[in-house]
Amino acid sequence: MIKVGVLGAQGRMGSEACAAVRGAEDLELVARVDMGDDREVLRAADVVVDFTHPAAVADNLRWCVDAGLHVVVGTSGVGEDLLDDVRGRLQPGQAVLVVPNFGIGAVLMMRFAAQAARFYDSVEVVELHHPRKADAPSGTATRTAQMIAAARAEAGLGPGPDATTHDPDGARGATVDGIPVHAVRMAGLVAHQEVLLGSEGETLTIRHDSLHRSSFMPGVLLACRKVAEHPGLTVGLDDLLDLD
Ligand SMILES: NC(=O)C1=CN([C@@H]2O[C@H](COP(=O)(O)OP(=O)(O)OC[C@H]3O[C@@H](n4cnc5c(N)ncnc54)[C@H](OP(=O)(O)O)[C@@H]3O)[C@@H](O)[C@H]2O)C=CC1
Ligand SMILES: O=C(O)C1=N[C@H](C(=O)O)C[C@H](O)C1
Repeated sequence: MIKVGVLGAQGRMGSEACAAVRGAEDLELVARVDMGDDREVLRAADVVVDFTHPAAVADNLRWCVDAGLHVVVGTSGVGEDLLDDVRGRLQPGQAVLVVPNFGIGAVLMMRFAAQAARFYDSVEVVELHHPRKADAPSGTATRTAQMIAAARAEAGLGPGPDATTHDPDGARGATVDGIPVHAVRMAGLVAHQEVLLGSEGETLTIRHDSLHRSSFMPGVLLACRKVAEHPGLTVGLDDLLDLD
């Protein structure tokens, strides 16, 4: 049995994750921690899963790493500085897995987008989420833009053509690693993303939709089961899915 603790256990994702862990025969839910609770109970776990808040994840992650626990981070907003800090704190054999999106389709969407990015002049990312989401752009959109930018840099490609010189209201959106990213927040949505690619005479749209948070649970359970087999710091679910 792998013992699992969940941070943010009463939240939308945390509660779904607790139910999924409880329903898995090889996993045991040993700790549920929410805002204001004592994190000490997490020491009973082999693996801690964090679904809290972008403003809380750094402190939680450092605490779990310093406690010698394996950690699966689902919370968005984990930047390069935090990743570097965590690398420096890890003990031999300890594993931290930071997963921008646990949905298998979202993992594939990011890979397909990076594959396609070197074949097109223009690439933009549009992420669409429920209106209670705390941060923008989403962790998924940020990761997608980073992967696209890396693929384009490797192919020697620069930014897409864009004649905009006057944009007082920021209608062209944010840029992440030079890739335009647009965020929509709308009642009725859960988690969705489109990657739009274009060249003269054609466009390609790669779209993924999470219609329910259950879509993330196979990935969460896989991460709990496999994280210990991937010591060090890993970003993304790709290595655990044996995609190559
Ligand atoms: N990787 C993935 O596939 C996915 C990632 N996410 C990410 O997961 C995170 C959580 O999303 P969601 O579940 O929708 O958010 P919710 O607001 O529904 O849940 C977050 C929970 O964490 C609690 N919390 C906040 N700070 C702390 C803390 N310091 N210690 C313990 N608990 C805390 C909140 O308590 P309170 O309400 O009292 O503040 C709340 O119960 C977001 O960053 C989101 O982007 C979401 C979906 C999929
Ligand atoms: O807050 C959400 O809902 C989601 N957050 C993650 C993100 O920021 O990318 C994953 C998914 O998009 C749902």
